[in-house]
Amino acid sequence: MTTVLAIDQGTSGTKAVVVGPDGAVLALAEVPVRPAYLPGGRVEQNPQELLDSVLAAGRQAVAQAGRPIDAVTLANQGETVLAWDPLTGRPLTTALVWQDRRAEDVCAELAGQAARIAELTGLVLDPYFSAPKMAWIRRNVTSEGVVTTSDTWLVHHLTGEFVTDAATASRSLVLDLDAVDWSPELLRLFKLDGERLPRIVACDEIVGTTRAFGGEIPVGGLIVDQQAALLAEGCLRPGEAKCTFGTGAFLLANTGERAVRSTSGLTTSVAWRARGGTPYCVDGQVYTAASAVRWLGDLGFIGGATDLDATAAPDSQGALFVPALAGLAAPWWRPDATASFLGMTLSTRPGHLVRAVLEGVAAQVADLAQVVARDLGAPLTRLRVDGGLTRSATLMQAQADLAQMPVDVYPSPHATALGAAAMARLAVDPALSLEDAVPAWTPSTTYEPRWTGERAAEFLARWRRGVDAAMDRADLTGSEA
Ligand SMILES: O=P(O)(O)OC[C@H](O)CO
Repeated sequence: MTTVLAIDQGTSGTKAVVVGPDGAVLALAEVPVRPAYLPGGRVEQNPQELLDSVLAAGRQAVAQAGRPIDAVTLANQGETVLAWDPLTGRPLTTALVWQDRRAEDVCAELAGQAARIAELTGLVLDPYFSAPKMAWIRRNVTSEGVVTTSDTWLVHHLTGEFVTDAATASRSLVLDLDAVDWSPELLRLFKLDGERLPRIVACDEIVGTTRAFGGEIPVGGLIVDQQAALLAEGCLRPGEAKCTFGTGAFLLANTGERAVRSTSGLTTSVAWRARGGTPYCVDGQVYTAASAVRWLGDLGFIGGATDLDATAAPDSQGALFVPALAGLAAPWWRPDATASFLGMTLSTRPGHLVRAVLEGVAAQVADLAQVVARDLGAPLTRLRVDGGLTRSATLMQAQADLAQMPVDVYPSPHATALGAAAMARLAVDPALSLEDAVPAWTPSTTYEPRWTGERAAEFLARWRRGVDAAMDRADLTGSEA
């Protein structure tokens, strides 16, 4: 009977949830963090702010719960990196967020090795992943200390250990995906071969203890955030898929125990390493979902995410949006692409543009669902969804319409934390099976497609032409630069 403090350290905030033995949420605390969006596609966070938010949210949630905590777990952003001093724990750089594009040059230099890198890692050579950003820090900022993903730094502060979990390590571009171990060949390619690297632990492992939240509490169940949501949503069998609508939107499908390489431009990662098994998943990414909504707010088009449904016009009146505000990921992999609105006239109003942004995000997810189906060799029949933006009925209906499948909304806004809590229960209780650790759920809402297949296909064809135009424009800008 395990009560878990599950901390979801995300891009836009840290959420701490105390989860009871049956998966019920007993307490919740949230501390927002705001990345700095800088020119040149740079996206940074203050590491100290991340750590402070973990401690503050965790302590608030524990105080609220008012009961003993048996385990602490952390879900992390995945590909956000920093350099730090392993003796003092002091950060030596800002944190380069996964959305940061500055390591494009590192990737461009390795372009000749892209196929070999993809074969070994299951990933695509892109600045999104952690190793290019680690290499960028080494070349441009400091050769001191260690350079790791943010989870390793946070867990070090909590426990004194130097670890990362297998799922997070698989987002790096320096992990041999089949061996689930650091690859000397890849480390050499990125010139990271002299680095001290964290020990790779299983997700269902206790890695140490912490006194940060009162008493001495075991820490374990470490997992990257998207995979934690995959687990929470019960995607335990090959072919089961979910999409989390957070800062970005991330579509993941379980592919079972074989690390099948995508033939369609998706990426393959470790879903989790637990109970002696290592299932894998394919994933596709929309880099800006809630980020695009926040951007709409910054521009004054909406007051905030809760205004979306009231502000979005019933249709976009022909306006179309390509949400490449931080480049394009799978299956295009164009970090240099930029976002665009198309199809505007003098009668276009903010409400049309808000609708276009929501449809643009939904179109990209629908496109990814088709690509995932190609890789799996079978169409997805339903899509499980979670994350803050699932509160927008407009977005969810557009998702069902464009993907042409029912969309099942996860009933809790805390899927990532609940997935990490399930992993922590496995870490604490060796007798528990994966199936028993994940509570069953029924959707809070199911959105059925209202558009005809023909209308959805026409929309997606027009939207893909918008994507092609965005890439052509990036080619043009690149050659002029
Ligand atoms: O911070 P989130 O929830 O948008 O998730 C970040 C992603 O996992 C980055 O790969």
